[in-house]
Amino acid sequence: MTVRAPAKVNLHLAVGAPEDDGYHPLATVFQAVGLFDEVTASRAPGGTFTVEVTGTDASRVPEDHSNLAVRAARAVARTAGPDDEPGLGVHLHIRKQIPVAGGMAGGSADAAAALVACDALWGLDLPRDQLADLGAEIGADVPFLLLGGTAVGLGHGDRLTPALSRGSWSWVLLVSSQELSTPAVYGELDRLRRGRAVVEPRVSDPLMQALRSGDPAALGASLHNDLQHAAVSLLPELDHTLEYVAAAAPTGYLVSGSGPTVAVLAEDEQHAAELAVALADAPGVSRVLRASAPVPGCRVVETGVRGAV
Ligand SMILES: C[C@](O)(CO)[C@H](O)COP(=O)(O)OP(=O)(O)OC[C@H]1O[C@@H](n2ccc(N)nc2=O)[C@H](O)[C@@H]1O
Ligand SMILES: Nc1ncnc2c1ncn2[C@@H]1O[C@H](COP(=O)(O)OP(=O)(O)OP(=O)(O)O)[C@@H](O)[C@H]1O
Repeated sequence: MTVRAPAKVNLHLAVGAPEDDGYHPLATVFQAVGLFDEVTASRAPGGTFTVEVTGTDASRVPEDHSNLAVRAARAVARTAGPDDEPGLGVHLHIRKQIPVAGGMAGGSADAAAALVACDALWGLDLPRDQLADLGAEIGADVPFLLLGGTAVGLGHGDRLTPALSRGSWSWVLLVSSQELSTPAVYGELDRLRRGRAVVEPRVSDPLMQALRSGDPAALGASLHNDLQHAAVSLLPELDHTLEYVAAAAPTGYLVSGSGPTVAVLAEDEQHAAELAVALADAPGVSRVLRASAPVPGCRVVETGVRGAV
């Protein structure tokens, strides 16, 4: 059972003051982009949960029970009920393309894919809402990777409403040679804001209008990320990357989520190809990728039964 899961970019990310549990209230607009991890789930003896990771930067992903995909598989098994659970086991094979610790929710994508793959492998047919609830326990981004498309995320980013978006957007993604820890970036934002009033996070009306209009210039002008400043503060080289990007006059750009991947918006596919060449030597960048968006959330792409995809 093979499931494909997309990466995400936050087109808008407004972050409020931390709550008692340390989490921050968000008003964000997610977009699923055409850059994918694949997770294949195969039957294993009851109680066995194993994972192997291949592909880009695979060595940076744990192959033990801390892997978010394994945590997702175990959560599905627990949900199956006391009668079924002891008999359920799985071997997961993750083929990674999404940058690791890059702010594009790679680990959450694998968790979301594992939820869908295990549900299908074990014939449980759990409702998507129930999979999303299980996913939210593993990571705030997981429910969006199940849904895909373009969506507003409130609460911890897990209360989702699909958003209207016209046409297809062309992105160039600058993968950093460094990584950033998501909790560290949120912590740095709190440190930078100390002593200042923090406004309630709100979704941006101009951004929602731009999405509906399909106009890349309007979308480019309304991209915003409250975490960008904190990401640059922790990784000052990121500022050099951003200056280099600005000089190439793209349609818009921002740090993706907690960074350090930089998402660059192009006018169209031709412009994206030109920008990808122009930005190939950007400082601090290890890989330049192109992706169209929005794309659907996690989908089964192969059932393992010949002809039954
Ligand atoms: C930066 C984003 O990617 C934007 O979509 C997400 O907010 C992070 O999503 P994620 O990595 O799936 O988040 P989780 O695995 O649930 O949390 C990782 C850490 O991020 C911080 N966190 C996350 C979400 C949120 N609303 N407030 C937070 O403060 C917390 O320190 C938490 O310990
Ligand atoms: N399946 C997985 N894929 C990637 N990382 C994983 C996975 N499982 C656990 N991890 C751990 O989680 C950490 C964060 O990885 P991830 O790629 O999800 O970061 P991220 O894309 O910045 O996250 P987000 O955008 O959701 O904040 C990694 O350093 C890695 O050790």
